[in-house]
Amino acid sequence: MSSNWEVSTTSHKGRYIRAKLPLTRGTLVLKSDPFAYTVTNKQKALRCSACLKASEGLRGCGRCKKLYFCNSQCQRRAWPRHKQECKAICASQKVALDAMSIVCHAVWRAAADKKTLFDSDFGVLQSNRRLQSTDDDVAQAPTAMLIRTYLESSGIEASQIPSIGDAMNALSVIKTNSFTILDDEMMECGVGIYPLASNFNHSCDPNVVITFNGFELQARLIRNVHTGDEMTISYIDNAKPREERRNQLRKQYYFNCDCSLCGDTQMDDTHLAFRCQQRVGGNQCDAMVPFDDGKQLVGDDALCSQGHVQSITGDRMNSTAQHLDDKITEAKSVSESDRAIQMCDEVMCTGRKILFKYNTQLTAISSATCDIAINHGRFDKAYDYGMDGTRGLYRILSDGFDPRLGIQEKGRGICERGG
Ligand SMILES: C[S@@+](CC[C@H](N)C(=O)[O-])C[C@H]1O[C@@H](n2cnc3c(N)ncnc32)[C@H](O)[C@@H]1O
Repeated sequence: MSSNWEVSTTSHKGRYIRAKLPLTRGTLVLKSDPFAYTVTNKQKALRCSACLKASEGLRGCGRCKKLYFCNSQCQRRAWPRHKQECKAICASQKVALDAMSIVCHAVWRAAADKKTLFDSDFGVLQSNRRLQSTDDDVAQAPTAMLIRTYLESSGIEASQIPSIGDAMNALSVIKTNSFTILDDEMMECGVGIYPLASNFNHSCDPNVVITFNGFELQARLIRNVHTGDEMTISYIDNAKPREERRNQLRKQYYFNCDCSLCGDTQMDDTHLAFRCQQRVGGNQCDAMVPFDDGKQLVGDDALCSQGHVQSITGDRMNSTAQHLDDKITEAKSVSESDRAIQMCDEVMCTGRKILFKYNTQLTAISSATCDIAINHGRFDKAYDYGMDGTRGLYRILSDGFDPRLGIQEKGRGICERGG
């Protein structure tokens, strides 16, 4: 697979991956097991710590009793990477939080290879610590100290335990390079370090997507590439509006994105646009009322892309749209099915009326109401709500080759079958 591509460097972006020959979309360009990985803290009681699969019949580790496994086979397979963790958990009676856990797993993995952390494959990964604010650096110090205590109680040699400074560097490496491991439904289940895949740079309009089979990372092309083309992935949710994406990239990865999507303000208009409020031939016009200069205000005389004058102000549209998120939060906590569905109906009715079909928020409320309806066993409603997601934004991102679209289509299939 790596004969298809090579790692190269530029002064602007550092290392990057480029195609050595023309490749077609769908090509699996990289398959990789993690250097280190961990189940997320939120999921640790629901999933096997070895294979990351969710299961109802999990068995707790007989010693630490805090992590779970599918069966004795998974437990045996996990033992080489769980044994030090098990000692540390027994000593502290706590499972480490995600960032700390992945650093510790990386140290144990390096130790198993008879190396220190920064002499191992982990050591080649980019750290952005020097770009971190002093506040961020100071905030990391207590975790770095806890990492040392945890590692000391895990029984590895003192020479393999990183200093406080190195533990802080390791936390910065994690911030820039860790991958969130997703299951088949794209639910977060783990965090992993995959040094080869860390050579992918970011684009909000990528040509590669990452998916997981258990903890194995798979990178596939979603567009054709020519010889020499850079292969990129999206580090963030690229369905978010431009400013939100760019802020997250600056905060977590310390760069200003100059990808084609960030340069395309028209696309951003569609992410944030409202729907025309005029009726044409008995139906509501489908055209977009564009995002206005970052203020999301459309005046009384703003026009839709078909030239219709708008009668509702942008302020009113905006406050109605904000109210939809509160309604969803409320609907999630309602246990009575008819009431929850009634609330979802109201949210979708208003959302469809005021939000343009490619608006990020319409995609989000469509997914959320679909999930709520599935939880209440109302597959007819879930199908109806989910339609807006599948017709919407994910269709135009990544030329329609977006894994989220696949998940939505699968959900629609399940709803059609009635569960
Ligand atoms: C996971 S690393 C990617 C590989 C990295 N270029 C290297 O040399 O190791 C993430 C870092 O790469 C750089 N990077 C990734 N995508 C970029 C982009 N589109 N523009 C500028 N820098 C980027 C940033 O410094 C970011 O923090």
